[in-house]
Amino acid sequence: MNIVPQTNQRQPIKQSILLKYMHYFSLYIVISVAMFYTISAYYKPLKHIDWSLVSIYSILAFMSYHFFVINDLNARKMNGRAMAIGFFLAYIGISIVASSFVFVIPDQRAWFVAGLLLFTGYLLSGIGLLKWAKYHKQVKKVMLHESLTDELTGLFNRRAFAVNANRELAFSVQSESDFSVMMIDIDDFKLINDRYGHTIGDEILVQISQIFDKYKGDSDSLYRWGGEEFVVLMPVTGLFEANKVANKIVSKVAENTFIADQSLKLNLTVSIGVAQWVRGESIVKNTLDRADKALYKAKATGKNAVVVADYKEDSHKPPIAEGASRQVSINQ
Ligand SMILES: Nc1nc2c(ncn2[C@@H]2O[C@H](COP(=O)(O)OP(=O)(O)OP(=O)(O)O)[C@@H](O)[C@H]2O)c(=O)[nH]1
Repeated sequence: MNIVPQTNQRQPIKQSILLKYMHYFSLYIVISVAMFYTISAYYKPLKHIDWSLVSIYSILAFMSYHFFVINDLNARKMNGRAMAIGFFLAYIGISIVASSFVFVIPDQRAWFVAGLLLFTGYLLSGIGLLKWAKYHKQVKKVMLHESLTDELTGLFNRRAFAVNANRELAFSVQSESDFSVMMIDIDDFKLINDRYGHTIGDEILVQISQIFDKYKGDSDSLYRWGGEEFVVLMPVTGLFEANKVANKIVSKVAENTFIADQSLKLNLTVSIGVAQWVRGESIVKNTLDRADKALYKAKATGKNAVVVADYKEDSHKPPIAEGASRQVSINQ
């Protein structure tokens, strides 16, 4: 058994964040002390200091500084420092307000300067907030895209299938049109991996998925079902049309020469099972299962072929859908 030595990679990351926090905290102490001494050099302390007000505003100032730290640490990720600068200015502004409860500052100068700083600070924070919302939206979009696509081929994955299948079906039911599914499997793909290696196999998977994508119908959606198996959802498509598309894909793959690793030429074939959805059945449990059985037939009868599932043959339920009468069995 290959035992990989455990390395503790989290420790340095934690340490570096702690170090950064220490730097920010030291800066906070330096600025606060410097402000206190500068103000105390110019103004006398009040006779009666309201420490509760001083405490409240000092806490508010510290909170603003804390938000500055958080935003400054994330500034690069968010592609902007506006929010961080905004909170920093607010921290200075609130600190000045706190000082006005300790020192005699004439002409409401402290309030004016503090107000100006707070106004500018919150304006900048507002701009930063908009940027942050935009960044967040982008991140969510990327995450959603990544969670719904297959890393290798870039096609939709099974999760996307679960999301799309019922929506597509609902549309077909609403528009009283047919709905078919196609299950594609590459023939003897194991041989490619065994003979030429997994990397070549991967290259082939990418190239072949491009052929499927090119020759599927415009309204169809293509999914990598797993390994060398693919599924196509075909809304507004009856068996006749689905069979035509499937045969086109089979012949286009067969006549294509795949070039892997720049010069290795390979020829491949695929087998396809096609089934039409019938009212009342579940796409995954029934329609796809019938397509899978049809695919199995295509494999068992020599591969490089399309087999269309006959509803009556594979199910005990009577067909209700309008298009059911057009369903045919093609045994090759
Ligand atoms: N390179 C590569 N190979 C994969 C991937 N996923 C599955 N496979 C391979 O696909 C092959 C599937 O083999 P089988 O299920 O025996 O099917 P087959 O050789 O195509 O045989 P038939 O289906 O009967 O035509 C296995 O060798 C898997 O390792 C992948 O992402 N990349």
